Amino acid sequence: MALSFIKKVFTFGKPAEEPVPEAVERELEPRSRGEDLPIAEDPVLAEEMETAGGPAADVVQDAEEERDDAEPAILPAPDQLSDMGVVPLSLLEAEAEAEEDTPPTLPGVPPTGGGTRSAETDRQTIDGEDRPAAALPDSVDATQDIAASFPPPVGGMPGRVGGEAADLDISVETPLPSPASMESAPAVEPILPKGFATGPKVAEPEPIAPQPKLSWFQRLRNGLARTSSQLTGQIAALFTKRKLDDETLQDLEDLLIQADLGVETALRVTDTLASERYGKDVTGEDVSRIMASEIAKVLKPVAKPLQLDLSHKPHVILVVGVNGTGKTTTIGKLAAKLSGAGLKVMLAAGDTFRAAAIEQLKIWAERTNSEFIGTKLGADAAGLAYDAFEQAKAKKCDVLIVDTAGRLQNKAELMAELEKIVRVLGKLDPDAPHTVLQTLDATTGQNALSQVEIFRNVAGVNGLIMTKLDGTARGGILVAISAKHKLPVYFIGIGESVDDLEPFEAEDFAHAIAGLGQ
Ligand SMILES: Nc1nc2c(ncn2[C@@H]2O[C@H](COP(=O)(O)OP(=O)(O)OP(=O)(O)O)[C@@H](O)[C@H]2O)c(=O)[nH]1
Repeated sequence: MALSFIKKVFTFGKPAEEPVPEAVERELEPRSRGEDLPIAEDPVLAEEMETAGGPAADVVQDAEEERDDAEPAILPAPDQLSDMGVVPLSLLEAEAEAEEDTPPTLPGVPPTGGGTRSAETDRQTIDGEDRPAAALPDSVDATQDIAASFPPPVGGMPGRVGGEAADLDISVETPLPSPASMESAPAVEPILPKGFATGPKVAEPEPIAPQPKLSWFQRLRNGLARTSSQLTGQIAALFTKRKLDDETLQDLEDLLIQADLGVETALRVTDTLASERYGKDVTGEDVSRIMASEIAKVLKPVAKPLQLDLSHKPHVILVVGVNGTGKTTTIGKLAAKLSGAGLKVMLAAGDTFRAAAIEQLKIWAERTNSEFIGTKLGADAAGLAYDAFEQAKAKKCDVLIVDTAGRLQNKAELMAELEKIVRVLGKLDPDAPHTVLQTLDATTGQNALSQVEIFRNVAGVNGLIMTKLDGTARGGILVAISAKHKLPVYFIGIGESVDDLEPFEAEDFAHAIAGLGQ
């Protein structure tokens, strides 16, 4: 590197006018920036450089001109040169050649080719921390020996460097790690610049231990826990250290009616209790057992299986009810049971009023491997029901389940639309729809009684499914509805998932609502 400068100071008989080779000029540039010159053997020059941090370009030029004008120097013998602290040119040339052969060493980058990389040369110190050096670039262009004198960008990102060489593009192609090596490489914590800190580590969640599978009765009891605890809590409070008399019987009757069980069932319980225990001490548990027994008697006649007449091909089930009572969800759960049993099911999105309902039913159809038929939002629901029936016949489906838009029982226009759907289905088969199911939301309490009344008259409801018995304190309404309407209750729902619908069992329900075991 220093050779050209020395050549000019010690001309060694070469003509002073000889043009400076381009490479030599480029090598001179760092000096003009005041960088250390690697020669300081000439005491005069060394002093100049020491005081000025290296000669300025003009000083160098002046020195050159002075020497050009001067007589050729009488050179000392080579051995004398070394005595004077001057290295002979032959030796310098040899050194320079060796230097040219040696590839430039980038800060933080081990030398390329030829040399052997050692663990030591592959390391660099950043912020006092010893770290592996940046990855060795495969291709480095001619600008690199200059650019490389600047520290590599943090993180080893290829790109432009800052400082004086900011206008130099470094085409360093850092090879990307292969996906396989990324997978196998252990996660490396990023090293943040000073003044930054990583946030507190989020603790890994404890693995959730698998829950033991509950029986349907346990789940029913859990679902009805609010209803039963409210009921039994009030009964226990009523019968604490009290004999059974007219007053306690009246209080019990009021309590049972308030719990939505209905007047009829409340009277059954108080009559039975009076006949068995009048004038005696009675505990809350005594009352609960009698209550469970009387409720079961009311429910047994309505707890029936949904009968499918598969000679119809398809057996048509129309599902009706007030908005949000769980029609679409219940259809999905029923479809899962039927198709799981090997029946061919078609679901018809007759709720043309709510876009989400159409999509919801379609998803249920996909999940349950059922056929699906839908139409656009706002289309005639009766027309869709007719098309669905025809298609289900053509496809030899066992069961066709038709969803309908939710409607309040007091909206005459919407109830008339429902009548039309029933009429249209009857054109293809006078017995269709073969089952008209009404979904009832247990949380609505007493209002469910009038819902059944009106839907029964308009759409010929001939079976019920009560949903949302989970988490409500009003589960007693099912008893009141059963006592009043005596319509079959086929299934009950205690949750939103596919497994949360089960056939209605009178004894189980009666025990669960009374807070007793099975
Ligand atoms: N907790 C609980 N939620 C239920 C049950 N059945 C249905 N749901 C939820 O009740 C909400 C309404 O259910 P849908 O099936 O959309 O009711 P829908 O009668 O079709 O509603 P509309 O189309 O508006 O008339 C949904 O969030 C269901 O997940 C159940 O048994 N328990």
